[in-house]
Amino acid sequence: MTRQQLVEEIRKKQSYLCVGLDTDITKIPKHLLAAADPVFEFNRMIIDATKDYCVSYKINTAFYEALGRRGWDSMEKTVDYIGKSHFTIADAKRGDIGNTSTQYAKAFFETLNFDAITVAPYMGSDSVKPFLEYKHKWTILLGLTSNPGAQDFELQPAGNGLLYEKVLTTAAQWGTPENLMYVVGATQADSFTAIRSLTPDHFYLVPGVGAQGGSLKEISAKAMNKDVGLLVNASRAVIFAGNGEDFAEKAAEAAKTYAQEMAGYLK
Ligand SMILES: O=c1ccn([C@@H]2O[C@H](COP(=O)(O)O)[C@@H](O)[C@H]2O)c(=O)[nH]1
Repeated sequence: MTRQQLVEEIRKKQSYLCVGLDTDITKIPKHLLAAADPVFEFNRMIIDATKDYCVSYKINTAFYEALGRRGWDSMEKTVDYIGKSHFTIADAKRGDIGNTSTQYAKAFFETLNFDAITVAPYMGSDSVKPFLEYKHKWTILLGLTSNPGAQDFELQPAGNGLLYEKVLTTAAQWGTPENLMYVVGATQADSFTAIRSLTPDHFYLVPGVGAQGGSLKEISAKAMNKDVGLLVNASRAVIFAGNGEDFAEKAAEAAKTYAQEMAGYLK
C-alpha cells in the first residue's frame, strides 16, 4: 500500500487505528479452542467485527512463532484473510547482516505479503536497506519504544542529542517518508513534539495506548501532521475487551470508541 493510499484510507474512515492481533492462545475465549485453528478463528471474528473502525492490523509474530508451524499457518491465513483492504504490519522486529535481512524481507514481503515490517536499527544501514529496497513496502524502524527499557539505550546521550534522535535522523537518509516509518511509543508523549520537529513528514506507528496507558489525545495533539502521520496501535485493549461468547462485539465496541475519538481529532 502506498502512502497516498494509506492517507486516503485514513481520511475515508476518519480513523488512524491499527488493531494489534497479539493473539495469545491462553487468553482467547474457551469456546474457540474446539475449532480446527482457534487462533485464526479468533482473528477472523475480530477482523470481521473491527474492520470498519481501523485502517491497519498489526500481527505481533511472537504470539504465532511461539506455537511453531501451527502458529505460522495461522499467521499466513490471517494475512491472507485481511488481504489488501487494510495496511498489514508484521511486528517482527528483525534486522541482521545484509544477506540475512534480505531473507527476512523476502519472508515477510513476498512469502507472507505484509505491507510493512518492524525492524531494529541497532545493526545499522546494511541491516535495514534490504527491507527498504522493496517497492510499495514499508520498513518501520524502532525509534523511541514504549517500554521502561527505552531509558537504557534509546534515551541515553549520543553526540549532541539522544541515541534515538540519532536513529531517526540517520535513518531518514536511508529511506523516504514513502517507505520508512518509525515506532514511537505512546508512553513517550513528552518527547513527541521534539520527534515531530526532527521528522516532520514521516508516519509513526504508535503502540502503547490502552493497556500501557498512553494518551491518544496527547499524541494526536503533538504529532499529527498534514497527512495525519499516525497509526495508533491498540492490541489487548481491543482484542481482549471481552472474553465470553460476545468477545467480537466487545472488540468492535472498543475499536469504535477509539475511532470516534480519532475522528474528533481529525476535524
Ligand atoms: O515500543 C513498542 C514497540 C512495539 N510494541 C508492541 O505493540 C503492541 C502493544 O500491545 P498493547 O496490548 O496495546 O499494549 C505489542 O505487540 C507490543 O509488542 C510496543 O508495545 N511498544
